[in-house]
Amino acid sequence: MAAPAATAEIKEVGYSRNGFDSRIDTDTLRSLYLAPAFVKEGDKVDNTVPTPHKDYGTESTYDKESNKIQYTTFAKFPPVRLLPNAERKRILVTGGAGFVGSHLVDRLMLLGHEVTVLDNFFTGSRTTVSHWVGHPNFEMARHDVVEPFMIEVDQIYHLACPASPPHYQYNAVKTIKTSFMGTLNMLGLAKRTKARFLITSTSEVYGDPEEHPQREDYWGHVNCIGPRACYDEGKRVAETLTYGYMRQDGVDVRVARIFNTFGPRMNPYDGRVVSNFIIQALKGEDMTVYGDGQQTRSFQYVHDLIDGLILLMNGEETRPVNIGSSHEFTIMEFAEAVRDVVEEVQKEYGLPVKRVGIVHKDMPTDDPQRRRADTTRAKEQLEWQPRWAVRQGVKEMVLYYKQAMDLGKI
Ligand SMILES: O=c1ccn([C@@H]2O[C@H](COP(=O)(O)OP(=O)(O)O[C@H]3OC[C@@H](O)[C@H](O)[C@H]3O)[C@@H](O)[C@H]2O)c(=O)[nH]1
Repeated sequence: MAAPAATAEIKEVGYSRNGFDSRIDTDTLRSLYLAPAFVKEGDKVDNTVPTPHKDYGTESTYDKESNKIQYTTFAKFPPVRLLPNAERKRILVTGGAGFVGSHLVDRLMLLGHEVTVLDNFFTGSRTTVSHWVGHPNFEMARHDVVEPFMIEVDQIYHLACPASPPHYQYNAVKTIKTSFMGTLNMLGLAKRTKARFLITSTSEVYGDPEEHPQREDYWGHVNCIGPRACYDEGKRVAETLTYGYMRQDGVDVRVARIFNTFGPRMNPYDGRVVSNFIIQALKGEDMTVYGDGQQTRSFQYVHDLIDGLILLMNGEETRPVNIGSSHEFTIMEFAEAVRDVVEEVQKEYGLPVKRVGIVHKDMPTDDPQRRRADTTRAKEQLEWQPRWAVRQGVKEMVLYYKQAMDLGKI
C-alpha cells in the first residue's frame, strides 16, 4: 500500500474534553524541536545551514574544524498558560526525558501545569527537556524508578522503561526489574498520595498475535522465555500490578497500550525501524529490512499519541486502551514510503539526492508478524483518533534528523 497522501496542514494538537483543555498550536510545539530554518513559510525555503532556536533553551554551536561544541543557555522560556490554582495540577512524569516523555512534558508545561520529571537517563537524554530547566513550574531528578520516590502529586504518568527492542534486550534483567519494581513503586506512590496513575503499556503485550487487528480484550500470544519476554512480560505484569492496586486499594488507574510510534527526539541510534530507515536514507546508506519485509506494523506520530495519553488520563475509562494507528504497512512498503519522503525533502531543500538501496538482514527472534491497532475503544470512549498522516510525521522527523546532522549531533 502506498503512503497516504499528505493531508491538510495540522494547525493544532490536543482536545478540549472533560473540562480539560489540552489544545496547543502546532507551531509552538514545533519551535521546541525544529530550528526555524526548517520551518517552511509559504513557498519560501531557507536552504542555509539551520541556526538552532534563538529564543528558548540551550543553543549549541558546532565548529567542524576543531570538533568542539559550545552551549549557551537562555533564561527565556516558552510562554505557558496561566492556570488558576484549582486547575493547575502537580504532575509526575517518569521517563520524562525520553522520546515520548519529553513530548508529554512539553504539552503539560505549555498547558500550565507543574511538572516533575524522573529519569535515569539510560535511554532518555537531558537535552530533550533542557528548554524547561530553570522554569518555576519544572523540576527534574535523576532517579531510577526501581527505587521508591516520595513526592506530593495529583497525577502520575508512568513511562519509564527502555522501549526499543535492542535497548530493552541489552540488559533484560534490568528491563523486567524496571517494569515490575518501577511500577510497584509508582503505584505505591499513587496509593499514598491518591494520585491518578497512568501506565504506558504496549502493543507488545499481544506478542506475535493470532488475532488481527488487536483489540484490548485479546489476551495475546507471548513467548515467556524468548528474548522479547523481558519487555512483553514486564509490561504484562505491570498491567497486572496496576489492576491489583485498583481492586485491592482503590487506586485510580489508566492503562494505555501504545502501538509503534515515531517522531522527533527519537534517539537516532535507538534501533527501531523508523529512526533506522530515516538515518540510513539521509546518510545515503542502504536501508536494512529484517527478513523479507512482509511483517506489518501501524505507525502513529508522537503528537497523536500524546493527545491520546492526555485524553485517557483526564477521562473516565479505566480499562486498557489501544493508542495507535490502524493504517497497516508491510515493512517493505514502509521502507519505500520513507525513502520517498527523504528524497522529497532533499529536493525541496536543494540537497543532493541519492536513491538508496534496500538490503535484507536476518529477522529477529519472535518478531511479531502482523500488528495493527483496533482503536474502536479509543474512538468511542476518548473520542480520539489519529490526525497526522504518516507522511507528514515522517517529514518532520526527517527535518529534525537533518538539523541534528548539520549541528554535528549525529
Ligand atoms: O532496521 C530495522 C529495524 C526494524 N525492522 C523491522 O521493523 C519492524 C518494527 O521494528 P521496531 O524495532 O521498530 O519495533 P517493534 O514493532 O518490533 O517493537 C516495538 O513495538 C511497540 C513498542 O511498544 C516498542 O517501542 C517496540 O518494542 C520489525 O518487524 C523489525 O524487524 C527492520 O526491518 N529494520
